[in-house]
Amino acid sequence: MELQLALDLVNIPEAKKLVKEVEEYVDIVEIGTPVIINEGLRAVKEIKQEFPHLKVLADLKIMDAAAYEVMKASEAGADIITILGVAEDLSIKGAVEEAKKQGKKILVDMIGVKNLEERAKEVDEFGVDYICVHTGYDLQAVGKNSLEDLATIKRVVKNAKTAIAGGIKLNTLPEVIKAKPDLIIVGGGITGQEDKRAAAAEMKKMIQQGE
Ligand SMILES: O=C([C@H](O)CO)[C@H](O)[C@H](O)COP(=O)(O)O
Repeated sequence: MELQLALDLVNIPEAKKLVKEVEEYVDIVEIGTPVIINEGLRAVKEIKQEFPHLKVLADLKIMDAAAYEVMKASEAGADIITILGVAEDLSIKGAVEEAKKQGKKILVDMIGVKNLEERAKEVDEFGVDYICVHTGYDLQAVGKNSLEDLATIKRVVKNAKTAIAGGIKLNTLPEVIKAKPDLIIVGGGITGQEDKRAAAAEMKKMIQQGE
């Protein structure tokens, strides 16, 4: 199980400072959608340049023009790029093809997918690298989480790795670990803590113990 740090509500200098604090404990650094909206792919480029030993995920949540956007994120240094599960089949296939050309990986974010089981089976057959269940901020606010959705995709996904994101905190991490996703994505559960390094260290320890 890998741990991904999601950076959403920071600018580039703040992102660098945060990664420095926790770099020993995370496997992947996500440059979140809000950061890319504010700072552009420059944020991906600068983080990859400063932390070349870490994998960097560009959370573009691609919906269209997939091959082009995967190419641009790859050029900026992203190792993993996200596309939405609700995107057209052709877009997801295009993203996979371009990522393969560039030696990169594709994570499909299933946020907002209604026919989760059926769609997870389909995107798994397109050759994507990760399939991620995700409770976005707006549903977190009404008390939702993605544990049931994780169980659903774990039943049907045969090739891709599984991932989970959305509101995971230290107190909810044990049940997430028990469900055994390949990748656990944590934003506010680390970035919102007073001692971010301690939170990341504790999470990494719990994940290693759960393996
Ligand atoms: O993808 C995310 C969200 O849509 C904003 O871009 C977050 O990175 C993801 O939800 C993880 O963050 P937390 O929910 O704060 O753990």
